[in-house]
Amino acid sequence: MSVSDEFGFISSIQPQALFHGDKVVGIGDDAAIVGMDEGFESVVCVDTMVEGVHFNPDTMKPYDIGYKALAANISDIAAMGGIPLYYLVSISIPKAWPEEELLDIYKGMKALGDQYRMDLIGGDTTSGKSLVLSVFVIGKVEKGKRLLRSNATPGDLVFVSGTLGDSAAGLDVLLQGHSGWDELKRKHQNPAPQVELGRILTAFDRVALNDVSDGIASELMEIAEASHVDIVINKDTLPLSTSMVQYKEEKALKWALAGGEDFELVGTISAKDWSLLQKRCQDADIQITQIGEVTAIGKGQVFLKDEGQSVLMKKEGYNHFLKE
Ligand SMILES: Nc1ncnc2c1ncn2[C@@H]1O[C@H](COP(=O)(O)OP(=O)(O)O)[C@@H](O)[C@H]1O
Ligand SMILES: Cc1ncc(C[n+]2csc(CCOP(=O)(O)OP(=O)(O)O)c2C)c(N)n1
Ligand SMILES: [Mg+2]
Ligand SMILES: [Mg+2]
Ligand SMILES: [Mg+2]
Repeated sequence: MSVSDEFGFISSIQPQALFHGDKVVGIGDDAAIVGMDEGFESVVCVDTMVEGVHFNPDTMKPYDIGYKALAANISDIAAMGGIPLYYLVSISIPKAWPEEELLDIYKGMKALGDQYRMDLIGGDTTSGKSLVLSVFVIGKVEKGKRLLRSNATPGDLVFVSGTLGDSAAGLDVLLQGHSGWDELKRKHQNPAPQVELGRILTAFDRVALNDVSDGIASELMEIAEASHVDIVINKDTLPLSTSMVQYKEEKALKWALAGGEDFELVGTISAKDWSLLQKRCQDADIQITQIGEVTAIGKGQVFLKDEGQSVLMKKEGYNHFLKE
C-alpha cells in the first residue's frame, strides 16, 4: 500500500466494506449518492478544524484531530435529534506531513465513526500551508421530530448534559505542559457527542436544543434569540467536574460558561416532561442537570443568577472574528 501520491492515499483510506452499502455509492465516483429512508429527513452539517485555531502540535495528535473533527459534527447532528450515517472529509495538508500521521487522522475518524456505524463516503484532498480538516456529516431524523433552537417557551426548564468547562481546562493543562489531569485532557482531545440523549429527546413534544461548541452562555443566547424568550440560569446548579474545580477553581465559572468545546447538549423542555426525561436519562446512564428556566417572552436575553442577584450575560464564548 502506497500513500506517496494523492491517489495511493485515497485508496488507502477507502473503507473495505460499508455499514450501509445497500444505500450508497461511496468513494470512487464523481460524487456520492445516498438513499434516504422513508419517513425520515436528512440532517447535514459541516465543521472545520484549523491548525493554530482548533489545535496545535502541543494539544492534539493527528489521531485526536480526526476524532474531534468528526465528534464536533456528530454533536451537531445530535443537537437536531438525528442519527449520524455518513461523512465526507476535505483535507488540506502541508507537503511535509509524514504519511503515517496523515493516516492517523483517518484512524481517529474511523474509531469514532465505527462506534456509530458511519461510512466514509467521499471527500477532497489538497496540499496547503497548514492543516485544515473539514468534515461533512449526513444523518437522518424522523419527519416532524427535529429539535429546533426556536422551540423554547416561557415556563420551560433549561437543562444541560454532562459537566461543563472540562475541555477548556484540558486545553489549559495541555498548553501549560502539565502532566496528569488525564481526564481533562481526554475531554479536550476525544469529546463524546451526545447522540443517545438527542434521540431520547426526540420522544418529547417540544424541545429546543443546541450543542456546546462555543460555550453555554453563547448557546443559550442562540436558543433565547431564536425563540424570542428570556432565560435565567443559576450559578450554583452548573454541573462542574471535581477535577476541573481542583485544577483551577478561580477559572471554573469562566470555563463552564464560555470555555466551549464541551460538546454536551443544552436545551429546554416543558416542565411537565422533566421527571420523565430524568428517568429516561437515569436508565441510559446519562448525566443531566436542570440549570435554569425560560422566564418570559423577551428579546433573547440570558441572565446568570448568583446569590439572588441576576446579571445579564454577554455573548461570551468562542468567536472566530474577535481579536485576541
Ligand atoms: N460560511 C458559512 N456559509 C454558510 N452558512 C454558514 C457558514 N458558517 C456557518 N453557517 C451556518 O450558520 C449556522 C451557525 O453556524 P455555527 O455557529 O458554526 O454552528 P454550530 O455552532 O452549530 O456549528 C449554521 O446553520 C451553519 O450551517
Ligand atoms: C490551540 C487551541 N486554542 C484554542 C482553542 C479553543 N477553541 C478553538 S475553536 C473553539 C470554539 C469551537 O469551534 P467552532 O469552529 O466555533 O465550532 P462550531 O461552533 O462551528 O461548532 C474553541 C473553544 C483550541 N481548541 N485549541
Ligand atoms: Mg460550525
Ligand atoms: Mg458545530
Ligand atoms: Mg463556533
